[in-house]
Amino acid sequence: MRRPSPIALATYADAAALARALAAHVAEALRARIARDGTASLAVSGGRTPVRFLEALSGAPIDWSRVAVTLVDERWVPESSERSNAALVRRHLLDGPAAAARFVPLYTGDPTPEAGLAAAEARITSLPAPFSAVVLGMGDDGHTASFFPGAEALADAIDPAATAPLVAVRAEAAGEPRITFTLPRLVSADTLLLHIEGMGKRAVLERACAPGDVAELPIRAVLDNARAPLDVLWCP
Ligand SMILES: O=C(O)[C@H](O)[C@@H](O)[C@H](O)[C@H](O)COP(=O)(O)O
Repeated sequence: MRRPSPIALATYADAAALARALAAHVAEALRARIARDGTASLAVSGGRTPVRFLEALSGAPIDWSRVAVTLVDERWVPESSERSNAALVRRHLLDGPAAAARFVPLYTGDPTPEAGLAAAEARITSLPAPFSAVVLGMGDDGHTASFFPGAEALADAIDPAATAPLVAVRAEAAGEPRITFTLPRLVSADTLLLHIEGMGKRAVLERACAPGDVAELPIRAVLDNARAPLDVLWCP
């Protein structure tokens, strides 16, 4: 059953203000978890939108040596590729104070994500679970993480009962093959946030908030399975 509104939307004047607010939310979640458990974990998205946020977060006063950072999903390319989400994180987050964090990349160097899956799964067992904070993005086609409409493995990736932490994904819209955390690993985070910018994505999210086929707009899987209305940070 859908909640009356599956989102809680916070609107910011511009991308810079949004990035600062998002960084503050995430920093708070990491500090709270460190205070409780001594360690914390963060999964961030790739793509173009997160750059300002990652840079704002990189200077946050946190004991970064206690934080493990990974990606919500990764394109199956080496870090030398412009398409690498790991390269994005190294460049924009793991710089300054945040360089003390332990980064756990998902790309293993194997020829395909299917071949690298077991090694990637072995790596991520070292991450404090559940994630302290997960920051999702969303594409204009309603995908989030690598939950692409039409992806071969979409049903496995968005299965609320999935026990596998990671799935290899192939979809036409994805470009290269990818690897993604499965839905339960993402929605179980202490703090779950969606970062979107622009009128186009806002309109897609509004469509997704109306009931409909999850496979058409896979962000619906998150809206339907988040423990509380999904916190969305948006600017025009
Ligand atoms: O690797 C990726 O592409 C992502 O993790 C993906 O899910 C992303 O968040 C959206 O595609 C939005 O991407 P943009 O910010 O580039 O629009």
